[in-house]
This record gives sequence, C-alpha cells and structure tokens, in this order.
Amino acid sequence: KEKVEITKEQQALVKVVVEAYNRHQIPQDVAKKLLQDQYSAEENFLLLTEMATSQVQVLVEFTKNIPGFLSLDREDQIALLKGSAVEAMFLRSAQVFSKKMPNGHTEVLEERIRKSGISEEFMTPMFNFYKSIGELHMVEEEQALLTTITILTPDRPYVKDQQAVERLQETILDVLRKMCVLQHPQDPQYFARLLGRLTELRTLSHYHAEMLTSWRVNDHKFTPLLCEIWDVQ
Ligand SMILES: CCOC(=O)[C@H]1CN(C(=O)c2ccc(F)c(F)c2)CC(C)(C)c2c1[nH]c1ccccc21
Repeated sequence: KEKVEITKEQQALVKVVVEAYNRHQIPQDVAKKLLQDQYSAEENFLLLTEMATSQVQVLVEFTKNIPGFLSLDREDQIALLKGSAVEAMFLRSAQVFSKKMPNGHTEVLEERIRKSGISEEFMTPMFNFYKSIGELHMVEEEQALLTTITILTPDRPYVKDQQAVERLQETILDVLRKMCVLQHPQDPQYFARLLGRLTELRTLSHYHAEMLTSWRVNDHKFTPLLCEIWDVQ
C-alpha cells in the first residue's frame, strides 16, 4: 500500500490557494436578494448579471494568487482567464447552490433562477450538474483546487506556452490527488469523480454559449465586463 503524504511545500501551496479562494468569496447577498422577494424575470436577470460580474472580478483576483500564474506569459494569463471564466462561474454557482440552506430555500432559489428569462432547455443540465457537485460534499480545499485546475487548463484557445500551464496544473493535480486519497480513504474513485465533473463543466459551458444567443434575441442587457468575458455582442 503506497504511503501517501503531502509534502511541506504542497501544504504551503494549498494554504495559499485556499486562503485566496476564501478571501475572494462571492458576496452571498445576491443569492439572499434572489431569495428575499419575488422579483420580475427582468429583475432576476439583472441580479444574476450583477452576480456574474462580481464573480468575474473575484476570479481575476483569485487567479493572481495561484502560485506561478503571474510568471506565465501575460497574454496566456488572459487566454486562461477568458477560457475558464464560464466554467469557473458554473463551478462557483454549484457551490453556492449546494450550500446548506434553511429547508425550502434551495427550492425557492431554484424556482427564482428558473424564472429569470433563461430557456428551460438549459436548466435541466445545469441543475443536474449542481446536484452532482452537491453529492460530492467537497471540502473547501477540494473546491479551491478544482477551480484552480479548471483555470490552469492548458488547451484553452490562444494559449501559446501550453507546457508552462501543464506544469502548473500538474502540481495542483498531484496535491489534489493526494488529498482525495487522505480525505476519502474509503472511496478510491473520489479523485476520478472530481475530475469527471470538469468534463461535465465543459458541456455546460457549451450550453452557456447557446444561452447567450437566446438572451440576445430577447435583448437582455449585460455589463461591459460580461460582454468582454462572455463574447457577447
Ligand atoms: C457565482 C456566479 O454565478 C452566476 O453569476 C450565475 C448564477 N447561476 C445560478 O444558477 C445560480 C446559482 C446559485 C445562486 F445562488 C444563484 F443565485 C444563481 C447560473 C446562471 C443562472 C446561468 C447565471 C449566473 N449569472 C448569470 C447572469 C445572466 C444570466 C444567467 C446567469
């Protein structure tokens, strides 16, 4: 039985990433606002765009704290951010959605999200993904490292030095794999299941591109930052 142990520098790496991840939490107040009152679809949509805009700002701040990220080529940093923004949004959404809420709140939240002018066809895969993330009961280290792995995906469009990104991603994958073995000794497949979620995430981000076209049709407004990061208009 191979003795799995996390080295001192790996512990330091996890500490930096988790602290950054927790420091850059989305203010939960948007979710609370959505839960508070019954708004119109337009108001719900506006709340969601506010939530997405602040999440992008949070994402940029978070990536600066990923060890090695700022030493990557500047244009590659942008390519990684742009390429992972939607996936990071859905990962964060899933984490917000699967947070323990007073009973009945999750259903209300789901119903409010459904009534925000988004076509029904995207809701099913989206909520299925949230459920599959929720079922993993990830600890915050796993959430932070999984988000980091998503950001450090080497094969995003326009990334020039993929090897440099791969080296960084491998460092994170290695410590996450060890943590999963230590954290879930009874479930040797846990690490594989975590990575399987990243595949589901990519599918969701394809749906998101289609969602955008349907929103444009109903002339929904987006913030300049969202237009930039989501390639809208
Ligand atoms: C963490 C940042 O996440 C977002 O901003 C998501 C939030 N999304 C959620 O399902 C969601 C999850 C938990 C909540 F508590 C909540 F309130 C929403 C997904 C989506 C509906 C597709 C969306 C978001 N922003 C938009 C802007 C315009 C249109 C659509 C969205």
